[in-house]
Amino acid sequence: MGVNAPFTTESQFPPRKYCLNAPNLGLLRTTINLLRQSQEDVLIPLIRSRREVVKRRQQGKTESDKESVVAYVDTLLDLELPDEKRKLNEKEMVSLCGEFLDAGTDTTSTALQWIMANLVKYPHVQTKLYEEIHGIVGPSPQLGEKNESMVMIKEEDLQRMPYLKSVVLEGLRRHPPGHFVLPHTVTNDVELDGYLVPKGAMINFMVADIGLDPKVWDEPMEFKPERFFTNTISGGNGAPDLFDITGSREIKMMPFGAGRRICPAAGMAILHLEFFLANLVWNFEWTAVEGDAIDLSEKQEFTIVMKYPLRAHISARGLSQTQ
Ligand code: HEM
Repeated sequence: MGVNAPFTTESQFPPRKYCLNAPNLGLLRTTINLLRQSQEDVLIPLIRSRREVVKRRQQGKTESDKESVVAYVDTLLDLELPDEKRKLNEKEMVSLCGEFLDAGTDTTSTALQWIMANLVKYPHVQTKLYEEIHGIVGPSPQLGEKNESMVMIKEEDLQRMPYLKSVVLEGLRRHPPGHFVLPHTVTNDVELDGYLVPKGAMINFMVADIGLDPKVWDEPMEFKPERFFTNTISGGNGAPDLFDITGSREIKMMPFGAGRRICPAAGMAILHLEFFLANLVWNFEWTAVEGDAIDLSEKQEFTIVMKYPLRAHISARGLSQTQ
């Protein structure tokens, strides 16, 4: 897809490409940045083309199966504000879509960078993860492998990789991309530990500190994915599926928030992290650049990013193996 072409028509950026997953959101946001166009310039044509799709769907005249898939924008087009009894205008829709672009890209890519940094810093974790992946899907693909389905780890395989899941959870505990959730407002007076939190007060939660509480986590500053294996049923496969990331049973960490306003994409974000991580480690060995220790200092941007972004040597594992 050429970046010089303005994506203003349906044919250049067909609505079916505008589905809600992190790679597509990332592509759209990168496009906006590259074209130095405002979100409004890029998003309004997309919203209008979706309006047409919704109309066709309502009339039972969808042009392809893909048009019957409901996109996020379609739900905004349908929405009526109950108090004001009106539909959203285009600017409001742009703002909501923009929120998705921001919320859905930096968060996942930041989390992935932190996790990769820890795998480079602690090679024994990377080795253990690679051994798990190798045990499930076999040797890394040879360089030049043409058949894409053979060189990508599939979603169903990820479900059989408990250590992978633990590495992702440990990454989100140790380095949550957001150190706070979005600000919330209290809807009624609440008494908490003898303190009154009055109706209308703005509150937030110290997400990062919750995940580092030494009363809850043993050696909280260490990167130890094994800690998530303790939450398993004996006789199980060690899968940390039972760890309650939504906080509906108990809250030990809350990288996605908790309750009614929890990140709506938490499940998808974890799946994406598992997918990228598994494929990056299966295909490549990641090692430190000589003389460049991995520094885990933080810097506040839209999310909390690495102050010194990860630099690593990557070597294709498929070069040194025989199938
Ligand atoms: C590792 C990845 C991610 C993390 C750690 C994360 C974390 C969060 C957090 C902490 C919140 C605020 C919850 C609250 O205020 O209580 C949030 C909200 C939100 N997230 Fe995520 N998120 C991630 C990925 C994504 C992705 C991939 C998308 C979209 C595709 C997304 C969309 C949203 C949206 C729309 C909200 C606002 C929800 C609302 O206002 O009720 N997030 N996320």
